[in-house]
Amino acid sequence: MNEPKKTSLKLKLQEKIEAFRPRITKLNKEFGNVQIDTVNIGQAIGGARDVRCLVTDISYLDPQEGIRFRGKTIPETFAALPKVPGSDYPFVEGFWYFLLTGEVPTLAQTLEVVQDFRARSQVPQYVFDVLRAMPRDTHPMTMLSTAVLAMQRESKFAHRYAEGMKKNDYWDPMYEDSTDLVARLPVIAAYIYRMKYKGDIQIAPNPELDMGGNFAHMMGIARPYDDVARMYFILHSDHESGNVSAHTTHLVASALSDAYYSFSAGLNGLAGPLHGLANQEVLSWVQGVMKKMGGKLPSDEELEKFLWDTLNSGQVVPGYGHAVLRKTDPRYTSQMEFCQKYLPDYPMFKLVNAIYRVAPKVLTAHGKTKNPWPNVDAQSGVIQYYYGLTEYDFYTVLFGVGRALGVLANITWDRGLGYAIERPKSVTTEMLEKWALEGGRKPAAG
Ligand SMILES: CC(=O)SCCNC(=O)CCNC(=O)[C@H](O)C(C)(C)COP(=O)(O)OP(=O)(O)OC[C@H]1O[C@@H](n2cnc3c(N)ncnc32)[C@H](O)[C@@H]1OP(=O)(O)O
Ligand SMILES: O=C([O-])CC(=O)C(=O)O
Repeated sequence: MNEPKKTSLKLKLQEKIEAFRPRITKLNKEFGNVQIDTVNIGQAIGGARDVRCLVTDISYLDPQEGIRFRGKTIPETFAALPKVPGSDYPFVEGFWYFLLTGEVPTLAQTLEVVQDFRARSQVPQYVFDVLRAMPRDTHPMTMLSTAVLAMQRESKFAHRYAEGMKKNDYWDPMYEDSTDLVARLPVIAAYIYRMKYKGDIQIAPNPELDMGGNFAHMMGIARPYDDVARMYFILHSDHESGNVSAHTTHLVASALSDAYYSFSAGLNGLAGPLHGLANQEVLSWVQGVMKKMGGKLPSDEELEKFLWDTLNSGQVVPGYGHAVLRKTDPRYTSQMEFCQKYLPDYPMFKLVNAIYRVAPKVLTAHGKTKNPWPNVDAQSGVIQYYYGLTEYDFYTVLFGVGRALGVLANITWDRGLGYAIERPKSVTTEMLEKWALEGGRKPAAG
């Protein structure tokens, strides 16, 4: 296998990883016994909610404020990164540099990543053949995950591991695989889209364009969809480490499975309706309301009734609630601002705004959810629909392309810092019942 070129991003990443390693070694060796959390029965049964037992420096989610990427809020991130000429949004490639290194790249460093992605973006023909062999009505997330898994034979990490690589070198081929994947995912996603929904008429990539611009081009959607793609991929990239897609990717990679195995698994988690698939569910819900109203916008009272009908039939209101957030998701706000600028009078946007007025009150009165406010998924589909991407079962694929940036940056760092195989301890229900009666687990009790 050819030795890959050392870009300034890769050199910077190497420098950062090497400088960071002693911090992890010191924490582990000298302070490994310092307690940072406790676990109760509710958390063991309830999805480990709020248990602080994962580490990542790529992003952090504050329940009130929302996400920060490498310490920057969403508006700060958009403002700091080099913008694509003639566009309101930054290069996704610069954002990849930023997530990996924690440093805002210069335009020259960004353009080097743009070149690097182009050089890596060739998808092997057998991946398309695999996709073509699947029934056309297969869910596009199944197709995306399958395509990623099929490509595993390309893994440089697996190849180097089989040759007998040293632990300190693991990050290097993990970075290579991750970058290959990020560069190829837009091509695969657009291929799936056009194969499934656009009569299988494919649009060849344009090597002159950046990742967002090229994605819009391959999808066959005119400007400003290129900016929508840039915004969407950046906003959906990362949400610290505990969400299902990030955690799954991290968990699988902790067995030293390569980026293809790990990310394919992460995508399967993203495809669940309580996680990434909620954006598809939101659109389906909104469309259902519009259909029942015969295309007319509902009054707030009518909307309130629709919401109660959903809750009373035992379903969740998609796009609302969150496992960590306790306020409106800033990713929702960011997309709302985009809509206010580009599609203020679009009826579906007005309906989504009306839901924002009514749903928090209804969910609060319903009294179950800890967070009655909207998450990212409540707003994202409207923008896609407006620009002609009406096939909403495809929306989670877009989420997946964006999510790759965060989770693959994470597993590259996981290998750089030598994180261990993840293996929490499980207990039996009988043990929980015994400890419940005893008022807690006695340390010697197993
Ligand atoms: C990108 C993302 O993944 S963002 C999330 C996307 N998912 C959705 O939008 C789906 C709708 N929302 C939900 O189902 C939830 O809010 C989740 C899955 C996001 C978070 O789940 P949790 O952390 O368990 O939420 P929480 O602690 O508030 O749940 C308590 C109760 O409120 C219910 N609840 C939470 N959100 C909602 C909602 N939007 N509509 C109705 N009920 C809800 C839960 O189902 C749970 O009910 P239960 O006690 O009968 O099991
Ligand atoms: O943080 C979570 O659990 C879910 C979420 O919003 C994401 O992964 O983007």
